[in-house]
Amino acid sequence: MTNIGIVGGLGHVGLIQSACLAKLGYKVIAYDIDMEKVKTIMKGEMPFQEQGLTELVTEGLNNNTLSFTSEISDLAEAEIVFICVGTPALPNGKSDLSHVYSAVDQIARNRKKNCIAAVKSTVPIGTSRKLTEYLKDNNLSDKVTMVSNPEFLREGTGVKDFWEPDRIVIGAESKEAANKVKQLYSPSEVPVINTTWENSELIKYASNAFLATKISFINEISQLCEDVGADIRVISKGIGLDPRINPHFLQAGIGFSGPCLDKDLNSLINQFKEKQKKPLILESALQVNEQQRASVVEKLQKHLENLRDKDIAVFGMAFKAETDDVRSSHSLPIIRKLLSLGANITVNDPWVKSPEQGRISEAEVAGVEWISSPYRAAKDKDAVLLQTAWQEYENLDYKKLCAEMKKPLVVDGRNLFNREEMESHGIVYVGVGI
Ligand SMILES: NC(=O)c1ccc[n+]([C@@H]2O[C@H](COP(=O)([O-])OP(=O)(O)OC[C@H]3O[C@@H](n4cnc5c(N)ncnc54)[C@H](O)[C@@H]3O)[C@@H](O)[C@H]2O)c1
Ligand SMILES: O=c1ccn([C@@H]2O[C@H](COP(=O)(O)OP(=O)(O)O[C@H]3O[C@H](CO)[C@@H](O)[C@H](O)[C@H]3O)[C@@H](O)[C@H]2O)c(=O)[nH]1
Repeated sequence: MTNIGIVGGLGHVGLIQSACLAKLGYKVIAYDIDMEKVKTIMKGEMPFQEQGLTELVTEGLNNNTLSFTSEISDLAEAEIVFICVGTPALPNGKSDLSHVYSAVDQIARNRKKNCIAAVKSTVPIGTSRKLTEYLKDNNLSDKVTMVSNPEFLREGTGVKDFWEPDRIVIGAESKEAANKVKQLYSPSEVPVINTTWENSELIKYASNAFLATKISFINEISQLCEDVGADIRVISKGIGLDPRINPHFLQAGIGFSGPCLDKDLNSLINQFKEKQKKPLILESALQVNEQQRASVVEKLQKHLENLRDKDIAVFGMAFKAETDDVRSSHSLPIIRKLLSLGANITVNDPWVKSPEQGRISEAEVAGVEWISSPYRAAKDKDAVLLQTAWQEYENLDYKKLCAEMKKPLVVDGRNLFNREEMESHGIVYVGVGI
């Protein structure tokens, strides 16, 4: 069985990749630069929550197919090394590739024999080629062969997405290296796109940009719905039944957030501009998204007139349900805006119960109260603003919720609640495009 190394092995992509490949029987060594995360997992605690992952990690550790390390040299025997490090946005919107370069450099310098470095991190088009040149310039090209193998998992369903991917994309110059990566995933019967580095890298950006644009499209239509008495949920259903459109990613709301769509859209926009091209659709998708986020605060202002000294409960810190990931969630900018307008903020989230759990600095949420029951969070509030579509919120007892509130106003940023039922309990319900 092939020995596999994972760099960034304790991140969202890296840990899922590590645990699932270990389940397939490979010997996987997951390396991460963050010693605290390595210590955490060795104590049996997970660095983040993801459905089905704890069981897989435990199984891998018990079967000795999975191990963790903070020493890159432990990857010296791995035949394929997956690079899963972060590629965060720099202040100018470009991708910070320092972790990727450092990973490739460290892999190469800690090896005697050649290995394949398969990049799962989302990297700008041309990165695999530039990394190959970098290896050549540093006399390391005999140590590492670059392959692009982008990741398409969604947080919350990451493990399921590993077992049931829509496609596997492999970009390579070496056919042999591409085949080795492909064989790893067999007996998966999903379509495999064997292609160039550049195509592979652009497929990832184009996928995320398309998804983001689809969300912004439906959100733009939702804005008109509010003025003409139409219901965006019915419009989504009506257009989504056309297989050319399909029903996915047509949920209107306060827009896309999280660590990927916004970052990758910004990076792609920058890549267009570097080539003196105008990314008109992409820029519009971003603008609509910002407008959607601002619109929930405007709705609160419209109904409460002035937000100074108003008490508002924000339901949901995570960027979406079934994750404790708060990175680039809309919750933080919305809370900051509400605080700047003089409101008092209480937050509730089923999984993120404190700034520490959300890995948010205390300073960022200074003055915000964290309450672990949604009913208690709503107590004596002028409004509830729903940011994350957690099922726990959908299942709330609306009568009880209404009884707790000072003013029964609910701004539903995800169209999650049942409007008719809420209104039957006397709640003033404000959705998005309904
Ligand atoms: N999160 C997702 O759902 C998702 C899905 C598809 C693609 N991606 C892409 O995958 C990449 C990783 O995303 P993520 O969400 O897993 O990030 P993450 O921040 O959760 O994980 C990255 C990990 O890499 C580690 N790391 C950083 N530099 C390192 C180095 N030099 N050596 C070893 N470890 C190092 C960090 O400590 C961290 O644990 C990004 O490019 C992202 O755009 C993410
Ligand atoms: O109809 C929809 C669908 C999603 N969202 C929002 O869009 C954001 C992103 O959601 P989703 O795409 O499900 O989550 P991610 O885990 O960010 O996954 C995206 O980003 C990953 C990282 O690149 C890719 O691998 C995935 O394929 C891509 O879906 C969240 O705020 C959702 O609430 C909507 O507003 N309406």
